[in-house]
Amino acid sequence: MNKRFSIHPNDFKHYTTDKIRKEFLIEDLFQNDAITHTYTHYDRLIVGGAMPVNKALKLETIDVLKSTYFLERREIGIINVGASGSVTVDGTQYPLNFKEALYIGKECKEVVFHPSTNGRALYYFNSAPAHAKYPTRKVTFKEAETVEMGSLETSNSRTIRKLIINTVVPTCQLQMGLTELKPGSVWNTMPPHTHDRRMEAYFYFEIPENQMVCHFLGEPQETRHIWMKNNQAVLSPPWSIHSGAGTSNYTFIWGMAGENLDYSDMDAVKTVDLR
Ligand SMILES: O=C(O)C(=O)C[C@H](O)C(=O)CO
Ligand SMILES: [Zn+2]
Repeated sequence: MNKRFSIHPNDFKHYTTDKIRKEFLIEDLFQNDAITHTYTHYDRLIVGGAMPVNKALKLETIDVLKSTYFLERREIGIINVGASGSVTVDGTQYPLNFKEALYIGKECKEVVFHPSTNGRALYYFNSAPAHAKYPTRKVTFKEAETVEMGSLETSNSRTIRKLIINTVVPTCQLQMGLTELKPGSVWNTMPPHTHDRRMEAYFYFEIPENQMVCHFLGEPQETRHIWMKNNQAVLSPPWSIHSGAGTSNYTFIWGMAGENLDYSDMDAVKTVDLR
């Protein structure tokens, strides 16, 4: 379990490359037969990965939660970014194909990640504190709220699939979805935005071998960057933009927690105002 603390934007201005990476980048999410957790003080979101290879993995509570089981006071959203697998929730099995999502509500006692029978299942998850119990539900692409954004002319043509969002599935504060860039498009979330009411985590995948994504963060007039590899995540404080440009097209999962559930509640930044 890793822990990440909240940072004042004025302090962030003085960070070196190493320190920016140490505080915001999550590198080794997937480890053989293990579940990894990064507990952040930004809205207490947990960013994690489960990679069952030879055995099923039970989601155990972690010391920092001081709870008897993981979801005692939390909700979780899981998206499979690997081969077809399944997750069992209190004895009910939910098959999860590539890019399918599962929302699990507060007070579900036993969550088990199962290995795939035809490859390697990789379960990426975000978990946030919850104060009400909502039903567990699988969400497929068909059920997602889908929006086309950007254009090829501005190299940002992409499909946003809102999977775990309140118009699709009721949640306490978690929102998660997946954005796919079209071939030839490399920019995500450009023009960028901030949302002081929510933090966000981005998980980049489907980055082809030998390609990278340059993720931009910081206040709009004081930006920095992190070079990211496939299957890595990055934290975005509420005061920060979160945008990226790849050396090819790619896909990413966004996940948010905080004050409200209004996806569109963004403070837009004009591209020409960035520094
Ligand atoms: O491509 C995009 O633009 C996004 O996917 C934006 C994220 O959904 C986001 O940052 C939501 O706040
Ligand atoms: Zn955002």
